[in-house]
Amino acid sequence: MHPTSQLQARQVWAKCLEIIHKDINEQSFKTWFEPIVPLNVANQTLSIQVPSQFFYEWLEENYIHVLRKAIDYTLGKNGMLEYSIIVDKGDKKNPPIAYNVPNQKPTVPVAAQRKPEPTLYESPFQLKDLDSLELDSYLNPHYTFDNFVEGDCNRLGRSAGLAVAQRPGVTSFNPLMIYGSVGLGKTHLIQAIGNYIKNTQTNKFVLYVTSEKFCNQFINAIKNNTLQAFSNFYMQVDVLIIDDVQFLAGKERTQESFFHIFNHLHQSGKQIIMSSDRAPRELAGMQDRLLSRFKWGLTADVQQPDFETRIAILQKKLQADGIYIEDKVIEYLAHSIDTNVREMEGVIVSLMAHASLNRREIDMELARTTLKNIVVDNEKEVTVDSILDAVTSHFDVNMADLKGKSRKKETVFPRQIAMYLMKEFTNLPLKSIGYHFGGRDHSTVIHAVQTISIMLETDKEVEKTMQKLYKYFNRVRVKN
Ligand SMILES: Nc1ncnc2c1ncn2[C@@H]1O[C@H](COP(=O)(O)OP(=O)(O)OP(=O)(O)O)[C@@H](O)[C@H]1O
Repeated sequence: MHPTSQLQARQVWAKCLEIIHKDINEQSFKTWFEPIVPLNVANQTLSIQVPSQFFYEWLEENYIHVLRKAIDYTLGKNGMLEYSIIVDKGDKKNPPIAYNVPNQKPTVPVAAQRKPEPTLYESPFQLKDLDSLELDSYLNPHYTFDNFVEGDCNRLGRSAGLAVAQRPGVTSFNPLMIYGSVGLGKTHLIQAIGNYIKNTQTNKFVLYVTSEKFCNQFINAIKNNTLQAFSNFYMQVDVLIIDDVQFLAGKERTQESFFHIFNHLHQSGKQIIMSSDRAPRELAGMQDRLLSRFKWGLTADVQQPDFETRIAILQKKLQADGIYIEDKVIEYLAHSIDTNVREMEGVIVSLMAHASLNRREIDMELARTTLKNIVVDNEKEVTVDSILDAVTSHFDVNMADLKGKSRKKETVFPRQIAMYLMKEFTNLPLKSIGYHFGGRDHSTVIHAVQTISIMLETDKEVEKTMQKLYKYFNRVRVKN
């Protein structure tokens, strides 16, 4: 690319931004225009790079008029805008699509210009095909260390993975076994190792295979009488990555075959990396000799990410999609989805879809509505009794004291909290809330609610207590 045209592009785009900024609100500007990178300008055509296809479609649908206006102003009526889309968060770009904003649509749909998914290599043990096929193509190039967020939940696995990636077959982490429950990043991590090796040591034959696929290949090899070729093929691999080994459980003959391949590779200093949904000691139906080999190297677990890691993961994913969401909303999402990372990704996708369909920004209200379907199933109905139960049990006060006349501090505070919760969660009038506390009048309830509201603003401990109480009802408390 010519440096002058790049400089010009930046200047033209800066002018466009100035114009656009005047026409739209701050948040929309931040979300949809700041992530755009001007690439070059030539023949009255400005090329810009956008982070995703979703992003491109959104611009098309919502901001075409402001873009047209800006292009008219900077490049004239015949000015064109050319989009280049980063494919799936990776660094490969689609060929740019040129069209005249806004009338002429791209003649080739954007999706059609994407690089097709690599086809799986169905019969890897046909040795004649070895040279002609991209054998490690089932590694997803988007699974990298760079976009794998580190936290206490995965630190050991990640560092061991990186060590293995830098020196495959040489460290004592052989085999490396990553285990943990669904959607916590096992596949991402083991594929990141494969991608790293593939990119840094191009002479190495890296093979990623799921255990299910391995089993099917084995069965086909039996059927076709090609067992020897099957084993020989696997024995040539430099780095064998095998996902979901728990799938081998109970499959005696497949395990037998895997055992021989494993031994051969290990003895030849080749690297073996595995993942499993449970720890080796819990892998019932697996031969002992295989299990003991699994423990030769390093076994590391991945756990559910804690709150801070969830925030970091959400931020990374949003950033990769070029989406801007307020911190408050990210915090709400991180509080609400604490099951696994796949679910978090699912929520982001649904949020983007809702935002796109309803033509609006992703704000707190949209996040709440979108999550409702997911969270609502878990939410318990909050009643006067459930509040009284939660408060008495949390503060360890008895019910009679809570409802009675006591003015002791240990009772007054929980009582005020209970009143506050009733105001928050029920539709009861203040008078009825007072009724549940020995017939106190509505001004006492107002005072309690005000006192707790102020404390929530000023005292972190009270805020923490309130968050814990919300959990009694499977609710997430979001600070305003
Ligand atoms: N620490 C992380 N940082 C960034 N993305 C993550 C992280 N952990 C998981 N993910 C993402 O979450 C999704 C699910 O992860 P992955 O498929 O690796 O889970 P898994 O543990 O292999 O699940 P399963 O047992 O169901 O196969 C992937 O898109 C992955 O990129």
